[in-house]
Amino acid sequence: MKTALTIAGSDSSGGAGIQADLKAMTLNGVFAMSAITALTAQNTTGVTDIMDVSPEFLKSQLDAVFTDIYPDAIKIGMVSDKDLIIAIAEKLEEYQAKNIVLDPVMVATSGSKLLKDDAIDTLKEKLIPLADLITPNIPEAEILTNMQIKNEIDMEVAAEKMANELGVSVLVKGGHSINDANDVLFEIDSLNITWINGERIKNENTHGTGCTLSSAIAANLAKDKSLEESVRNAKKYLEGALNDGLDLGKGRGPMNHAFDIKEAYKI
Ligand SMILES: Nc1ncnc2c1ncn2[C@@H]1O[C@H](COP(=O)(O)OP(=O)(O)OP(=O)(O)O)[C@@H](O)[C@H]1O
Ligand SMILES: Cc1ncc(CO)c(N)n1
Repeated sequence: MKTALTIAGSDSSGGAGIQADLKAMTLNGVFAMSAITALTAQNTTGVTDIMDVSPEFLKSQLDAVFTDIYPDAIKIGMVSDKDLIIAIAEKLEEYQAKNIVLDPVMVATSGSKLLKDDAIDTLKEKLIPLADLITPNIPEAEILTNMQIKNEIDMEVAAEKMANELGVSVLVKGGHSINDANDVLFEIDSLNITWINGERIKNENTHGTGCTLSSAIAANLAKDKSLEESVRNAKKYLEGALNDGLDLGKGRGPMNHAFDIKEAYKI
């Protein structure tokens, strides 16, 4: 069985963060492992508290995973602090990690801030260059490029700009800002730009869509799929989870990650 590791924050309400990642990886047919960067007290209406782990403890988790069950792919999510970002970069280099998908998580769907302002430069300088793919949403892409993104042409320009400046493939997600389901992929090796269009699903419950997508991409990369095929498969999985119409909680609720358990295991 192929293996994948998520390095991210815990969401106590189970719809985003580590909990979404483990479910999405499992339902995409790989063995899922985790290194936790922070605990959040969170539900569908917001984040009320955050407790970062220490850089030393994060490094211990990464040593434990890499020295035993080597991950075939890695997803990086919420990392709020620059010392934690540096700790991850050190360990990924030490263990020559591959197939790294980085979701530059800055703000939760509920509006809560998940990345300290002074950590953005460290993310750009130390961690993003180690990734194979980054998956910013529109507001995150605006911060990473210093440009305004108002339409699909802007999305293409931003994707290319980030790829050139940061040396990484880029998926800019249309999400709830510009279109609901069309994302643009810029591949750094081929310089190809490809629209990955999705079916727009009428569902307000989008808590954790970004976490779920990046984890499903990592799981597909672990299974040796190409980058484009991994993104297409991950979008199809996300559509299924959104389409299931789960409606939990008082805010933007979680999706049903286990909508098709039979498909994941070919039962
Ligand atoms: N209503 C929808 N129907 C179908 N796909 C959607 C819908 N809303 C978002 N998506 C898709 O979900 C994925 C995540 O995009 P989004 O822009 O929501 O990310 P995000 O803001 O990082 O997510 P998060 O809410 O977890 O922070 C993208 O592939 C986007 O196209
Ligand atoms: C822990 C965590 N990571 C990421 C997100 C982004 O959706 C969230 N809401 N919570």
